[in-house]
Amino acid sequence: MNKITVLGAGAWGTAVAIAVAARHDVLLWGRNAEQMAATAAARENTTYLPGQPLPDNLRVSADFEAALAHVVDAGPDEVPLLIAACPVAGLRPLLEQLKGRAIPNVVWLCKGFEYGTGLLPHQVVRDVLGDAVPGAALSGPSFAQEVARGLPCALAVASTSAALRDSVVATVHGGNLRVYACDDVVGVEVGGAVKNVLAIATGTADGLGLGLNARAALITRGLAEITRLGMALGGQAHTFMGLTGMGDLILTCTGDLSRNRRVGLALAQGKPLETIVAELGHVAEGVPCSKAVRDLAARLGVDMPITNAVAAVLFDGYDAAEMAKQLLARDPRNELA
Ligand SMILES: NC(=O)c1ccc[n+]([C@@H]2O[C@H](COP(=O)([O-])OP(=O)(O)OC[C@H]3O[C@@H](n4cnc5c(N)ncnc54)[C@H](O)[C@@H]3O)[C@@H](O)[C@H]2O)c1
Ligand SMILES: O=P(O)(O)OC[C@H](O)CO
Repeated sequence: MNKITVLGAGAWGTAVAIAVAARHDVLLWGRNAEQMAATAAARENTTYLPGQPLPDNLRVSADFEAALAHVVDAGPDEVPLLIAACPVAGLRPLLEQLKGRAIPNVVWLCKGFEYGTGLLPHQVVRDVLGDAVPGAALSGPSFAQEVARGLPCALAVASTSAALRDSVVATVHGGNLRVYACDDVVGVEVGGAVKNVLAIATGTADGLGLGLNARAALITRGLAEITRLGMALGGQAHTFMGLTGMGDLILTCTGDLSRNRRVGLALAQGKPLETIVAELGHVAEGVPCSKAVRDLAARLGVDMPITNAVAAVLFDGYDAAEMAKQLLARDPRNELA
């Protein structure tokens, strides 16, 4: 049994906390005291993960000091984990709160590029905490509702620290959760970030009734975009064929539990973005990420037509059906170029 603190009590932080509480001493921290009190009283996160009861041993708190003490005061034989479970936009502010503190490590679950800087999560971590704190990205095809229900799921943990990779596998792997280790942090993070943009594209195409052939084309050509950008940033080609690349892309583009896919389905109905985001009640990382990736790809000279089309619909007022026509009207090219 190890000590784990999960910082961030949205859908994913709550689901991960529920899953690992079956084998470990877990504290789930959320920044909203009222919501955390309600969660503790109901033994359920009715705001972000309704219908999933919390196990009796899972501690819930809005006290940041208590959340840190839970892992900082771990015994000598324990391998405590500090898990950051907020969206990309919240990562920097959350890490700022950890700066200068004696934390054992940090494992982040967010998927995206930081808007404004174009940084991947591991770069944000390095920016704020420096190199002294071992860090790891835990990613892969994983809907919170299914993980909370204990359904089977396979993830990958990426870190340049072999010791932290081993600790995350030793701690999180078990039951119906499989965790694979990987050292390609860039590849894992790029796959997790860009698949959200492609889920918006696929949801839009499905909502417009463009058919299953179009869906398969978007997923496959989307994987080509992920691979091109990922390799330009230093990722390894085979990572994009794994759980955090193709695996998560397939899940998010085809599964109706995906918030990003649901954004696309709503766009196809002509709903304004502000309404879609307000109705969702959760983060849809693909929305800000489409813009961040468009800017980054332009800077790097990487061709990402599907991503550009999503950003144009979301932010520049372009019509989704018209963008689909424009994608099809591009000059032919060699598939593997
Ligand atoms: N939901 C899933 O199935 C799932 C699965 C894998 C990965 N993820 C990724 O995990 C991240 C979080 O997703 P989610 O589903 O939990 O989102 P969510 O919208 O359900 O909840 C977001 C939570 O983050 C908290 N938060 C935001 N900024 C914060 C900050 N600065 N400090 C502390 N807490 C902060 C919010 O209060 C909220 O509780 C995203 O990057 C998402 O892509 C989600
Ligand atoms: O609901 P989404 O679209 O944020 O996707 C959730 C997870 O990232 C799927 O692996």
